[in-house]
Amino acid sequence: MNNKGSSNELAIDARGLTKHFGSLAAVSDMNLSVEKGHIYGFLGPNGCGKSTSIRMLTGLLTPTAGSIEVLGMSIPKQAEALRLRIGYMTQKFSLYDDLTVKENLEFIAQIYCLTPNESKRKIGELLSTYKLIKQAKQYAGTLSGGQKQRLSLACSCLNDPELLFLDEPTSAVDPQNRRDFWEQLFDLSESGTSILVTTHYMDEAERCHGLAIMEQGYIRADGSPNELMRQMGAHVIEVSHPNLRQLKSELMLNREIKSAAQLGARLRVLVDNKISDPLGWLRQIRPELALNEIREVPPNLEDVFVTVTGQDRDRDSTREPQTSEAN
Ligand SMILES: Nc1ncnc2c1ncn2[C@@H]1O[C@H](COP(=O)(O)OP(=O)(O)OP(=O)(O)O)[C@@H](O)[C@H]1O
Repeated sequence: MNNKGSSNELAIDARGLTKHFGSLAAVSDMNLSVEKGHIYGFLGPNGCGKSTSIRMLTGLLTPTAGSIEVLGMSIPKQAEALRLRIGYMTQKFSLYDDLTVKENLEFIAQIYCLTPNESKRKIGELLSTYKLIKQAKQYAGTLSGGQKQRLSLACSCLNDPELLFLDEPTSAVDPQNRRDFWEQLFDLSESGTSILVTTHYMDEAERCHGLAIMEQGYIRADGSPNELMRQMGAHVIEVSHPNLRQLKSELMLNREIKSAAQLGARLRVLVDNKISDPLGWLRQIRPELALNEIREVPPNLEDVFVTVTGQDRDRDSTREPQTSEAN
């Protein structure tokens, strides 16, 4: 067991973090505080700046502006020392296809200068934890997606990292492997490892202790999933109706409606919090809706995402131009 903190100290503290690539602002003025021992998620679409942020936080990329402290070290100045204390699982898993599972682990163990005994013990432990004993002699290039993911996580854990950076670790695996992977993350977190993980998946984001919702290089909202849902600024109403497609496009003409998404036989409608009685208001604008066709339900993280990012692409196509300004 390594010396992992359990107090409320910060594993990551970044202020005003900014990265420009030419005229493109990939990350803008990011403030980030990740508590030690927490699983912190970056949730956002492709290209919103998640990987760029991780690369700055690990010292691989120099910020255009801002300050970074990771595990109490100033980055990028102390990046070399930091590398011994963190693990980084990249999107591509970074495995050597023509080495076996065991050889991949042995190679990384050499990079971390583990003694032969330490290396043997640690590799045995990781092969067992990540269910790779049977594949130990198999070439990494021939592993399934889930096995590659587990090997990649095992490689990231060889140095007993205090902090793990995981860049979209589950995008290439099936739902069962995703669930198992998250169980492994919770085990790591329980043993004191801090984790920063990027994801596109709402259900994964919901499992994090803390979360930043990113869009176009900005953090649009952050907090625990529950905090974010409490502070969402919209009521969620589920509507059942025979003609949901038409109802949806008509509802979207109202400014008070932030989004309407069809979920099977229901429409999930986000009504601005400024409306104090959303059910009454909805029946006022759509008197044909019967009371048993509408009900208020608790928000989920996807509702938060839509609200804070203004990602209501449907509105643009259904709304009159004069009322289509972004929120
Ligand atoms: N080295 C680079 N040179 C120029 N532009 C870059 C570079 N690295 C990233 N970008 C751009 O910065 C933006 C953010 O990219 P980034 O990889 O951080 O996004 P992401 O949120 O991780 O996306 P994804 O989920 O697809 O991995 C993108 O527009 C990308 O093209």
